[in-house]
Amino acid sequence: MIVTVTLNAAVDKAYVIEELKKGEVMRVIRCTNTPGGKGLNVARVIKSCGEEVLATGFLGGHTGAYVKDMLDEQQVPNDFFYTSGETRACINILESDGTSTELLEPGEPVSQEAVDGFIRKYEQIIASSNVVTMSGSVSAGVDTDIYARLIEMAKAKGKKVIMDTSGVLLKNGVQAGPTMIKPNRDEIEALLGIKVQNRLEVIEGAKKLQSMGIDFVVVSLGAEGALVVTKDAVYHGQPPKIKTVNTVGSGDSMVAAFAVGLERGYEVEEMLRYAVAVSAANTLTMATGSFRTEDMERIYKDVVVTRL
Ligand SMILES: Nc1ncnc2c1ncn2[C@@H]1O[C@H](COP(=O)(O)OP(=O)(O)OP(=O)(O)O)[C@@H](O)[C@H]1O
Ligand SMILES: O=P(O)(O)OC[C@@]1(O)O[C@H](CO)[C@@H](O)[C@@H]1O
Repeated sequence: MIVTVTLNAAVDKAYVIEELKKGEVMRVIRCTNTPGGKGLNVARVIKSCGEEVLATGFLGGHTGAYVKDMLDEQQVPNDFFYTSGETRACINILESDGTSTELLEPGEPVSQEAVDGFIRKYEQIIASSNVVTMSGSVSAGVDTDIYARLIEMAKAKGKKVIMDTSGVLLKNGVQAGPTMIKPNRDEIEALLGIKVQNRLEVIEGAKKLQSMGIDFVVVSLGAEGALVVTKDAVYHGQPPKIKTVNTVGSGDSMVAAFAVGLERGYEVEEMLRYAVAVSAANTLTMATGSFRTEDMERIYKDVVVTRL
Protein backbone atom coordinates (compact mmCIF):
# COMPACT_ATOMS: atom_id res chain seq x y z
CA MET A 1 0.00 0.00 0.00
CA ILE A 2 1.05 3.61 -0.63
CA VAL A 3 0.33 6.32 1.96
CA THR A 4 0.07 9.94 0.76
CA VAL A 5 0.57 12.79 3.24
CA THR A 6 -1.19 16.14 2.64
CA LEU A 7 -0.61 18.56 5.49
CA ASN A 8 -2.24 21.52 3.69
CA ALA A 9 -5.23 20.03 1.88
CA ALA A 10 -7.55 22.22 -0.17
CA VAL A 11 -10.65 22.34 -2.24
CA ASP A 12 -9.19 23.08 -5.69
CA LYS A 13 -11.43 25.34 -7.74
CA ALA A 14 -10.81 25.47 -11.49
CA TYR A 15 -12.44 28.61 -12.92
CA VAL A 16 -12.84 28.62 -16.70
CA ILE A 17 -13.08 32.17 -18.09
CA GLU A 18 -12.56 33.80 -21.46
CA GLU A 19 -9.80 36.24 -20.48
CA LEU A 20 -8.59 37.46 -17.06
CA LYS A 21 -8.88 41.24 -16.77
CA LYS A 22 -7.33 42.83 -13.67
CA GLY A 23 -9.70 45.15 -11.74
CA GLU A 24 -12.88 43.99 -13.52
CA VAL A 25 -15.92 41.98 -12.37
CA MET A 26 -15.64 38.66 -14.17
CA ARG A 27 -18.23 35.88 -14.42
CA VAL A 28 -16.92 32.33 -14.41
CA ILE A 29 -18.13 30.17 -17.33
CA ARG A 30 -17.57 26.87 -15.55
CA CYS A 31 -16.23 25.91 -12.12
CA THR A 32 -15.07 22.48 -10.96
CA ASN A 33 -14.19 21.56 -7.38
CA THR A 34 -11.76 18.74 -6.65
CA PRO A 35 -9.96 17.53 -3.51
CA GLY A 36 -6.59 19.28 -3.70
CA GLY A 37 -3.34 20.14 -2.08
CA LYS A 38 -0.59 18.24 -3.88
CA GLY A 39 -0.87 15.01 -1.87
CA LEU A 40 -4.54 14.51 -2.72
CA ASN A 41 -3.75 14.74 -6.43
CA VAL A 42 -1.06 12.13 -5.83
CA ALA A 43 -3.57 9.86 -4.03
CA ARG A 44 -6.16 10.12 -6.81
CA VAL A 45 -3.61 9.31 -9.52
CA ILE A 46 -2.24 6.32 -7.57
CA LYS A 47 -5.79 4.96 -7.39
CA SER A 48 -6.22 5.49 -11.15
CA CYS A 49 -2.97 3.56 -11.67
CA GLY A 50 -4.68 0.66 -9.89
CA GLU A 51 -2.66 0.60 -6.66
CA GLU A 52 -3.95 0.57 -3.10
CA VAL A 53 -3.62 3.99 -1.47
CA LEU A 54 -4.49 5.70 1.82
CA ALA A 55 -4.60 9.52 2.02
CA THR A 56 -3.76 11.17 5.33
CA GLY A 57 -2.88 14.62 6.70
CA PHE A 58 -5.03 17.41 8.14
CA LEU A 59 -8.62 18.35 7.27
CA GLY A 60 -10.81 20.86 9.12
CA GLY A 61 -14.14 22.66 9.25
CA HIS A 62 -16.86 22.64 6.60
CA THR A 63 -14.40 22.67 3.71
CA GLY A 64 -12.55 19.75 5.27
CA ALA A 65 -15.84 17.82 5.51
CA TYR A 66 -16.55 18.68 1.85
CA VAL A 67 -13.10 17.45 0.78
CA LYS A 68 -13.70 14.20 2.69
CA ASP A 69 -17.11 13.77 0.99
CA MET A 70 -15.49 14.23 -2.43
CA LEU A 71 -12.73 11.73 -1.59
CA ASP A 72 -15.32 9.19 -0.43
CA GLU A 73 -17.35 9.74 -3.57
CA GLN A 74 -14.22 9.15 -5.67
CA GLN A 75 -13.51 6.07 -3.52
CA VAL A 76 -10.10 7.35 -2.44
CA PRO A 77 -9.49 5.69 0.97
CA ASN A 78 -8.62 8.34 3.57
CA ASP A 79 -7.86 8.68 7.27
CA PHE A 80 -7.19 12.31 8.25
CA PHE A 81 -6.51 14.06 11.55
CA TYR A 82 -9.29 16.61 12.01
CA THR A 83 -8.39 20.12 13.18
CA SER A 84 -10.52 23.12 14.19
CA GLY A 85 -9.08 25.34 11.42
CA GLU A 86 -10.99 25.49 8.13
CA THR A 87 -9.38 23.66 5.16
CA ARG A 88 -8.31 26.18 2.48
CA ALA A 89 -9.29 26.77 -1.14
CA CYS A 90 -6.86 26.98 -4.09
CA ILE A 91 -8.05 28.64 -7.28
CA ASN A 92 -6.78 27.89 -10.78
CA ILE A 93 -8.02 30.40 -13.38
CA LEU A 94 -7.96 28.87 -16.86
CA GLU A 95 -8.26 31.26 -19.82
CA SER A 96 -9.30 30.28 -23.34
CA ASP A 97 -5.73 30.79 -24.65
CA GLY A 98 -4.50 28.14 -22.20
CA THR A 99 -3.04 30.55 -19.61
CA SER A 100 -3.32 29.24 -16.05
CA THR A 101 -3.14 31.53 -12.98
CA GLU A 102 -3.11 29.95 -9.53
CA LEU A 103 -4.20 31.63 -6.28
CA LEU A 104 -3.21 29.50 -3.30
CA GLU A 105 -4.56 30.26 0.19
CA PRO A 106 -2.05 29.75 2.99
CA GLY A 107 -4.29 27.47 5.11
CA GLU A 108 -5.37 28.16 8.69
CA PRO A 109 -2.85 27.62 11.49
CA VAL A 110 -2.56 24.15 13.03
CA SER A 111 -1.97 23.74 16.78
CA GLN A 112 0.91 21.80 18.34
CA GLU A 113 -1.65 19.32 19.80
CA ALA A 114 -2.95 18.65 16.29
CA VAL A 115 0.60 18.10 14.98
CA ASP A 116 1.29 15.66 17.83
CA GLY A 117 -2.04 13.91 17.20
CA PHE A 118 -1.26 13.57 13.50
CA ILE A 119 2.19 12.14 14.20
CA ARG A 120 0.64 9.42 16.40
CA LYS A 121 -1.84 8.58 13.63
CA TYR A 122 0.91 8.61 10.97
CA GLU A 123 3.00 6.11 12.94
CA GLN A 124 0.09 3.63 12.94
CA ILE A 125 -0.91 4.26 9.33
CA ILE A 126 2.52 3.73 7.79
CA ALA A 127 2.97 0.37 9.53
CA SER A 128 1.06 -1.41 6.74
CA SER A 129 2.55 0.57 3.82
CA ASN A 130 5.60 0.08 1.59
CA VAL A 131 5.84 3.57 0.13
CA VAL A 132 5.00 6.97 1.67
CA THR A 133 4.68 10.21 -0.31
CA MET A 134 4.65 13.68 1.24
CA SER A 135 3.82 16.70 -0.86
CA GLY A 136 3.27 20.40 -0.82
CA SER A 137 3.18 23.29 1.60
CA VAL A 138 2.21 23.32 5.29
CA SER A 139 0.21 25.94 7.13
CA ALA A 140 1.41 28.08 10.01
CA GLY A 141 2.04 26.21 13.24
CA VAL A 142 3.64 23.25 11.51
CA ASP A 143 7.42 23.19 12.01
CA THR A 144 9.59 23.41 8.91
CA ASP A 145 11.32 20.17 9.90
CA ILE A 146 8.05 18.22 9.81
CA TYR A 147 8.92 16.30 6.64
CA ALA A 148 12.38 15.47 8.01
CA ARG A 149 10.64 14.02 11.07
CA LEU A 150 8.12 12.03 9.02
CA ILE A 151 10.86 10.75 6.69
CA GLU A 152 12.96 9.56 9.65
CA MET A 153 9.97 7.72 11.13
CA ALA A 154 9.18 6.02 7.80
CA LYS A 155 12.79 5.09 7.11
CA ALA A 156 13.14 3.60 10.60
CA LYS A 157 10.33 1.21 9.61
CA GLY A 158 11.99 0.37 6.27
CA LYS A 159 9.56 2.34 4.08
CA LYS A 160 10.44 4.10 0.82
CA VAL A 161 9.69 7.82 0.91
CA ILE A 162 9.08 10.36 -1.86
CA MET A 163 9.12 14.03 -0.84
CA ASP A 164 7.88 16.75 -3.20
CA THR A 165 7.96 20.17 -1.62
CA SER A 166 9.87 23.43 -1.85
CA GLY A 167 11.72 26.11 0.14
CA VAL A 168 12.82 25.42 3.68
CA LEU A 169 10.62 22.30 3.96
CA LEU A 170 12.60 20.75 1.09
CA LYS A 171 15.92 21.95 2.48
CA ASN A 172 15.22 20.42 5.90
CA GLY A 173 13.59 17.28 4.48
CA VAL A 174 16.60 16.47 2.30
CA GLN A 175 18.73 16.14 5.46
CA ALA A 176 16.67 13.07 6.45
CA GLY A 177 17.58 11.25 3.19
CA PRO A 178 14.27 10.44 1.49
CA THR A 179 14.33 7.73 -1.20
CA MET A 180 13.29 10.22 -3.89
CA ILE A 181 12.79 13.96 -4.34
CA LYS A 182 11.30 15.71 -7.38
CA PRO A 183 12.57 19.27 -7.53
CA ASN A 184 12.08 21.37 -10.66
CA ARG A 185 14.76 23.72 -11.98
CA ASP A 186 13.78 26.59 -9.62
CA GLU A 187 13.79 24.31 -6.59
CA ILE A 188 17.29 23.02 -7.43
CA GLU A 189 18.51 26.61 -7.64
CA ALA A 190 16.91 27.53 -4.32
CA LEU A 191 18.13 24.38 -2.59
CA LEU A 192 21.75 24.65 -3.69
CA GLY A 193 21.93 28.46 -3.87
CA ILE A 194 23.14 28.28 -7.49
CA LYS A 195 21.90 29.36 -10.94
CA VAL A 196 21.40 26.61 -13.49
CA GLN A 197 21.61 27.79 -17.10
CA ASN A 198 21.38 24.56 -19.06
CA ARG A 199 20.64 20.83 -18.89
CA LEU A 200 24.24 19.97 -17.88
CA GLU A 201 24.11 22.31 -14.91
CA VAL A 202 20.73 20.88 -13.88
CA ILE A 203 22.32 17.42 -13.91
CA GLU A 204 25.32 18.64 -11.89
CA GLY A 205 22.94 20.13 -9.31
CA ALA A 206 20.90 16.92 -9.17
CA LYS A 207 24.09 14.87 -8.72
CA LYS A 208 25.05 17.03 -5.74
CA LEU A 209 21.67 16.35 -4.17
CA GLN A 210 21.91 12.63 -4.95
CA SER A 211 25.28 12.44 -3.17
CA MET A 212 23.60 13.75 -0.01
CA GLY A 213 22.01 10.30 0.40
CA ILE A 214 18.98 10.37 -1.90
CA ASP A 215 18.60 7.27 -4.10
CA PHE A 216 16.66 9.00 -6.90
CA VAL A 217 16.70 12.70 -7.73
CA VAL A 218 13.99 13.36 -10.31
CA VAL A 219 14.00 16.72 -12.06
CA SER A 220 10.80 17.51 -13.92
CA LEU A 221 11.23 19.66 -17.01
CA GLY A 222 7.66 20.28 -18.22
CA ALA A 223 7.31 19.53 -21.93
CA GLU A 224 10.95 18.35 -21.96
CA GLY A 225 10.05 15.44 -19.67
CA ALA A 226 12.19 14.51 -16.71
CA LEU A 227 15.65 13.46 -15.58
CA VAL A 228 16.44 10.79 -13.00
CA VAL A 229 19.83 10.88 -11.32
CA THR A 230 20.93 7.80 -9.36
CA LYS A 231 24.29 6.81 -7.86
CA ASP A 232 25.22 4.98 -11.07
CA ALA A 233 23.57 6.83 -13.95
CA VAL A 234 21.54 9.69 -15.35
CA TYR A 235 18.41 9.05 -17.43
CA HIS A 236 16.20 11.35 -19.48
CA GLY A 237 12.58 10.59 -20.35
CA GLN A 238 11.10 12.64 -23.23
CA PRO A 239 7.32 12.65 -23.82
CA PRO A 240 5.98 13.05 -27.38
CA LYS A 241 4.71 16.50 -28.41
CA ILE A 242 1.13 16.88 -27.19
CA LYS A 243 -1.51 19.62 -27.06
CA THR A 244 -2.07 20.20 -23.35
CA VAL A 245 -5.41 21.17 -21.76
CA ASN A 246 -4.39 21.81 -18.12
CA THR A 247 -0.86 21.15 -16.82
CA VAL A 248 -1.66 21.81 -13.12
CA GLY A 249 -1.02 18.65 -11.12
CA SER A 250 1.34 17.07 -13.64
CA GLY A 251 4.15 17.16 -11.07
CA ASP A 252 1.83 15.38 -8.62
CA SER A 253 0.88 12.82 -11.27
CA MET A 254 4.58 12.17 -11.81
CA VAL A 255 5.13 11.63 -8.06
CA ALA A 256 2.15 9.25 -8.00
CA ALA A 257 3.52 7.20 -10.91
CA PHE A 258 6.98 6.99 -9.32
CA ALA A 259 5.36 5.82 -6.07
CA VAL A 260 3.54 3.14 -8.06
CA GLY A 261 6.84 2.22 -9.76
CA LEU A 262 8.56 1.84 -6.37
CA GLU A 263 5.64 -0.19 -5.03
CA ARG A 264 5.76 -2.53 -8.06
CA GLY A 265 9.55 -2.82 -7.96
CA TYR A 266 10.09 -1.37 -11.44
CA GLU A 267 13.63 -0.81 -12.72
CA VAL A 268 14.56 2.87 -12.96
CA GLU A 269 14.09 3.15 -16.75
CA GLU A 270 10.66 1.55 -16.64
CA MET A 271 9.69 3.73 -13.69
CA LEU A 272 10.73 6.88 -15.60
CA ARG A 273 8.86 5.86 -18.78
CA TYR A 274 5.72 5.18 -16.77
CA ALA A 275 5.98 8.44 -14.78
CA VAL A 276 6.47 10.55 -17.91
CA ALA A 277 3.50 8.83 -19.60
CA VAL A 278 1.16 9.29 -16.62
CA SER A 279 2.15 12.93 -16.03
CA ALA A 280 1.91 13.84 -19.71
CA ALA A 281 -1.52 12.16 -19.88
CA ASN A 282 -2.58 14.34 -16.93
CA THR A 283 -2.01 17.44 -19.05
CA LEU A 284 -4.65 16.21 -21.54
CA THR A 285 -7.56 16.45 -19.06
CA MET A 286 -9.16 19.51 -17.50
CA ALA A 287 -9.36 17.93 -14.04
CA THR A 288 -6.26 18.34 -11.83
CA GLY A 289 -4.53 15.05 -11.05
CA SER A 290 -6.43 12.79 -13.42
CA PHE A 291 -5.65 10.93 -16.63
CA ARG A 292 -7.35 8.65 -19.14
CA THR A 293 -5.76 5.20 -19.34
CA GLU A 294 -5.97 5.22 -23.15
CA ASP A 295 -3.98 8.53 -23.28
CA MET A 296 -1.36 7.14 -20.91
CA GLU A 297 -0.99 3.88 -22.87
CA ARG A 298 -0.65 5.74 -26.19
CA ILE A 299 1.94 8.18 -24.79
CA TYR A 300 3.83 5.37 -22.99
CA LYS A 301 4.76 3.79 -26.33
CA ASP A 302 6.23 7.09 -27.56
CA VAL A 303 8.25 8.10 -24.46
CA VAL A 304 11.95 8.03 -25.30
CA VAL A 305 14.15 7.05 -22.35
CA THR A 306 17.86 7.65 -22.82
CA ARG A 307 20.78 6.84 -20.52
CA LEU A 308 22.97 9.94 -20.71
N1 LIG B 1 3.58 20.43 -21.96
C1 LIG B 1 3.81 19.17 -21.58
N2 LIG B 1 3.91 18.18 -22.50
C2 LIG B 1 4.17 16.90 -22.14
N3 LIG B 1 4.35 16.52 -20.85
C3 LIG B 1 4.29 17.46 -19.90
C4 LIG B 1 4.01 18.83 -20.19
N4 LIG B 1 4.01 19.53 -19.03
C5 LIG B 1 4.26 18.61 -18.05
N5 LIG B 1 4.44 17.37 -18.57
C6 LIG B 1 4.76 16.14 -17.84
O1 LIG B 1 4.54 16.35 -16.46
C7 LIG B 1 5.77 16.27 -15.72
C8 LIG B 1 5.76 17.27 -14.59
O2 LIG B 1 5.58 18.58 -15.10
P1 LIG B 1 6.37 19.85 -14.54
O3 LIG B 1 7.80 19.69 -14.85
O4 LIG B 1 5.67 21.03 -15.10
O5 LIG B 1 6.20 19.65 -12.98
P2 LIG B 1 5.99 20.70 -11.82
O6 LIG B 1 6.83 21.89 -12.04
O7 LIG B 1 6.16 19.95 -10.56
O8 LIG B 1 4.47 21.05 -12.08
P3 LIG B 1 3.23 21.36 -11.14
O9 LIG B 1 3.78 21.92 -9.88
O10 LIG B 1 2.41 22.32 -11.96
O11 LIG B 1 2.49 20.07 -10.95
C9 LIG B 1 6.86 16.51 -16.76
O12 LIG B 1 8.07 15.94 -16.33
C10 LIG B 1 6.25 15.84 -17.99
O13 LIG B 1 6.46 14.44 -17.95
O1 LIG C 1 0.33 24.76 -1.43
P1 LIG C 1 0.76 23.48 -2.09
O2 LIG C 1 0.22 22.28 -1.37
O3 LIG C 1 2.23 23.42 -2.28
O4 LIG C 1 0.15 23.51 -3.56
C1 LIG C 1 -1.23 23.44 -3.76
C2 LIG C 1 -1.57 23.20 -5.19
O5 LIG C 1 -1.34 24.34 -5.97
O6 LIG C 1 -0.79 22.19 -5.76
C3 LIG C 1 -1.55 21.45 -6.66
C4 LIG C 1 -0.86 21.39 -7.99
O7 LIG C 1 0.37 20.76 -7.85
C5 LIG C 1 -2.91 22.05 -6.70
O8 LIG C 1 -3.88 21.09 -6.86
C6 LIG C 1 -2.97 22.65 -5.33
O9 LIG C 1 -3.98 23.43 -5.08
